[in-house]
Amino acid sequence: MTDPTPDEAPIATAELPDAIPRVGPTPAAGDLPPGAGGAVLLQVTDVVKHFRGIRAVDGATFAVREGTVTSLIGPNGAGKSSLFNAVTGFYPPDRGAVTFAGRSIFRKPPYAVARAGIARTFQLTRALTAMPVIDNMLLAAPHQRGESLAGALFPFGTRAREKQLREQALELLALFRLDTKADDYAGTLSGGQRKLLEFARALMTEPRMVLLDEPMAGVNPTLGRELMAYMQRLRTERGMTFLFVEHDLEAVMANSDQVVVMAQGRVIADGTPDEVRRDQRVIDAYLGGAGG
Ligand SMILES: Nc1ncnc2c1ncn2[C@@H]1O[C@H](COP(=O)(O)OP(=O)(O)OP(=O)(O)O)[C@@H](O)[C@H]1O
Repeated sequence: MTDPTPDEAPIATAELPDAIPRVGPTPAAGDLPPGAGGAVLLQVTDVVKHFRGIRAVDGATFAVREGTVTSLIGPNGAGKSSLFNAVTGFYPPDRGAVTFAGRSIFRKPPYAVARAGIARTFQLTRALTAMPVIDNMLLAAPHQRGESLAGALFPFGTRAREKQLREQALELLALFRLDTKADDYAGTLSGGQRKLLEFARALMTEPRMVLLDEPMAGVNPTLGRELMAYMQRLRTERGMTFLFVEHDLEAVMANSDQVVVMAQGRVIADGTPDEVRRDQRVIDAYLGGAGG
């Protein structure tokens, strides 16, 4: 499935705002920050997910190490989105184990997974179209104190927090070149810009790990490359960990430290882009499957 509205207005060259320090050119995949690639952050073990007789995920096992970019690929219907949804609590898995930073998030609801430090985007963007862009961002922020008892009792603290969140939102929108659209309704954004908004919104929670579901789908190639560049910078400069589902194999191979390949609900290969590219099981899965 793809984003239905391709973006026609690419943003200009990727410049990071002052808030994110520059550390030179966009790093290449495999160029890991110090200490990265050491500890396993996300461990998925033997996860099974059925849908009325369909074994969408059939005993999937893989690990993602902190500070890396890992992609999840496979032919249509391989079970990638189902696995994403199982990990993030949107479709509770039937069996298996999922740990994040050493703690179980197995069958935890989406809010608990988010609180644990995982943010995600969706294949089809979920911007609230009848709401300004900036409000879409603020809604994603954790601990909306203004709605709490503490917020009612200590309005000054709430106002300070709201100001801080607003600044953070505007800074992120600037990173994605959406700051000039902050007061526009999200419904006026192009499909590609909504994709950027979704990415920016995911970052409002200051996640340790971000799961991106087909970030390149429906965006023009320039914007797609910039999305990948943002991802690499956030990994290198903020130590974030990424897992993304993607059909654009060129983007996958150029941007991943590790590639996990699924077919028919199972992980059939797992390795560096070079290892996976040469793997006969992967070649067979793509030739035998519907494509990708
Ligand atoms: N909500 C659902 N209800 C019933 N069946 C589902 C549901 N979601 C997925 N499936 C089925 O599970 C299988 C795996 O689908 P899934 O969307 O996870 O694959 P995918 O690898 O993400 O595919 P694509 O690349 O085409 O998006 C398919 O047979 C699909 O029809």
